[in-house]
Order: sequence, then C-alpha cells, then structure tokens
Amino acid sequence: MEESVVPSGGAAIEVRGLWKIFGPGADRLPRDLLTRLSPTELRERTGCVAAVRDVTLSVRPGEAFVVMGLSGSGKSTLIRCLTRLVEPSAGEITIAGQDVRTASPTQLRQLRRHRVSMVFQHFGLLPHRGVLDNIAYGLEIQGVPRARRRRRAGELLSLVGLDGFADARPDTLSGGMRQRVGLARALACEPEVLLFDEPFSALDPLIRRDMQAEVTRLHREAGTTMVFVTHDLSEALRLGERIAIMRDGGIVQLGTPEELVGTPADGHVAAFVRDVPRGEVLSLRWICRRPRDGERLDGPPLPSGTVIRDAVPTAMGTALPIVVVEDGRAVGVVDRLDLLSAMSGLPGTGTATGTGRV
Ligand SMILES: Nc1ncnc2c1ncn2[C@@H]1O[C@H](COP(=O)(O)OP(=O)(O)OP(=O)(O)O)[C@@H](O)[C@H]1O
Repeated sequence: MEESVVPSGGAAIEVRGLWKIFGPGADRLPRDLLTRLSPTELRERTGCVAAVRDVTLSVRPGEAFVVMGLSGSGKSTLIRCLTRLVEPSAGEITIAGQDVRTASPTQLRQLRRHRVSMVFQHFGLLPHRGVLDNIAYGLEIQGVPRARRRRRAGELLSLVGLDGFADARPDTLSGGMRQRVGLARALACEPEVLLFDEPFSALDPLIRRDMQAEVTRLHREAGTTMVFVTHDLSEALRLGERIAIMRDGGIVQLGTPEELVGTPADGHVAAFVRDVPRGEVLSLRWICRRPRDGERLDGPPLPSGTVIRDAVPTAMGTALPIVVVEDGRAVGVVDRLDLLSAMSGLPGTGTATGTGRV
C-alpha cells in the first residue's frame, strides 16, 4: 500500500472539517476567528469568503449523493476540493482510499486519471476531435493502446445512444448529445467515483429528464459512487439517495429525500421542500402509526417502502387500515385519513409522524 493510502472506514468519500477560504491572507486566518464570525462579519472584517465552512460528510460506496444549495452556497468549491482542483484551506479528505490532502502530485494525477472522473456543466469536450476520440481521451491519457481505447469508446458510444456519431465534431451536436459524450468519456475510464457539477443545467427540460434517467440507470447497473452538485431540488430528489443542503458554505441538513421533506431542519430547508409533492416522497414507513384500541388489523398489507401515492388505490379499495409490513413483520397501520393528512402536510389525527411505529 502506498504511504498516503489510508483506510476510509469503508466510505467511498470521507470529508472531515473541510474549509476553503478565498481572499487576502485566507490561509493565515486563525481558526477561532473563522468559527466565531458569521459569513457577513468575515467578509466585512477580513475581505475573505468561507466558500466551504467546516464540512464533514461521508459518502458510501455505490451511493448516489447530492450536494444542493442556492447559487454561491459553496457546492462547486466543495466538489472541486475533493480532488484538489481547488486547494482546500483545512480539513481531511479521503476519496477512493486516497488521502487527498497529503497526496503527491503523481498520486493526485493517478487519482484524477484512473479513479475519479468529473462531468462538468459545459461538457469540456475537445472541439477539434470527433466524438469517439473525445470519449477515448481519458484512456489515451492513461496510456491505453489505440485499438483497445477505440473499442472501449465504441461500447460507451452505444451505451449513451450515440451510435452513428463517432466522427461528428462536438459543435455539430445538440447540448444533450454533447453531455452524453461528456458522460461517456467519464465512464470510459471505469472510475470508482463520478463527480457531476451541475451536469444537466444547460440542457432543455425534456433532455434533462432523459439524461437524469440515463444516469440513474447507469448508476443502478454499474454501482459507481456518484456525487452530483445541483441547485435544482427536483433533480436532487430524482437522483439522490441522500442529499446535503448547503448554505453559506456549511451543510444545513444531510438526509434522505424523505427526511428532508418530512422533517426539514430549519426554515431554509422547509422553504426548499415546501412545494415537493409529499405523496411522491414520503413512504408508509414514515407515516405509519400504532393501531388504536379496538382497531382491526386484518386490512390489506403493503410494504413499508411504498410511497403514499402508490398506497392510495389500496386505501380506496378498503375501509380498514392498511397494515404496513417490513421484513415480513407488521410495523404499524395507516388509514385514509393518515394518507390525506400526510399528503397535505397537516398534522394527522393519530401519531402518524414516523415515530408511532409498533
Ligand atoms: N476563485 C474564487 N475567488 C474568490 N471567491 C470565490 C472563488 N470561487 C468561489 N468564490 C466564492 O465562494 C462562494 C461559493 O462559491 P461556489 O461557486 O462554490 O458556489 P456554488 O454554490 O457552486 O454557486 P453556483 O451554483 O453559482 O456555482 C461564493 O461566495 C463565491 O463568490
């Protein structure tokens, strides 16, 4: 094992106490000053910006993880710090088993070429090369022989649905097609971790949905760890198994879509998720409650992971409470009123808060 390859406790990405300060004398600012001052005070007193502010997070192998926040909240800086495209001011980062902060230039190069790929909003394609050669570019840098890299690039070309465009120049393609080329190029190297910085925000809404579905499919099939940066909540909910919401460089809440929608940590998160259709995100696991005295328990069973919307037809077909089942065991009940109140965001009649499980 190389010297700076450290165990990361099984995580694909481990970030601890990460800071990135931009501005005059940024790296000489004492830590207690940084933690004491609000973002505005820091800017006014020192002229510096804490783009990333004491971020700690851990991404599991094979997880689809989203970093979300408004413009200027620090998402891009955070994701760029992961491979030191932006040099962090302080903190620890381990990615694909590599201690990034102590990595030598050679180790960093190896990491970026072989193990971690990045897909950018503006594609980053080489304009003078055809599609196939663009896809093969990462393999070329790795020193893969020409015949092998062209064969692999050809496979990826098919995978992203661009058969027949091997020789086309990027500027003759639509935005969606160019993003597919960017994605194929990132996938060609079979990275352990894929980082996406607002990959779909330059695309039309329909193409954007196609690409999101494509990436979700690839994620399911290949199981690659993926981190997405986005400012779009519906994209975050569609792609992310867990979502970190950033504000002023820090993480305000990190959780599953259900946790963010069901129990937003503060007014900022609540404002973000206010318009989310709760019936499409919250599951029966979240809203089920203990049976009341005398309540019948011979109603139809449904798995606890069923989202509310999908439970509606069953609820319509019975007057009895639905029995919520997990691992072959009843964990609670929900009736029509519980479903309605959960969908509307109003408090239920019983204890349907996710805490009332049997
Ligand atoms: N190179 C830089 N020099 C100085 N300040 C910077 C630099 N890069 C980013 N910042 C500042 O750091 C903060 C976070 O920026 P960042 O681009 O990471 O946010 P973001 O959430 O990705 O926003 P966007 O979605 O608009 O890209 C902002 O206040 C930004 O102005």
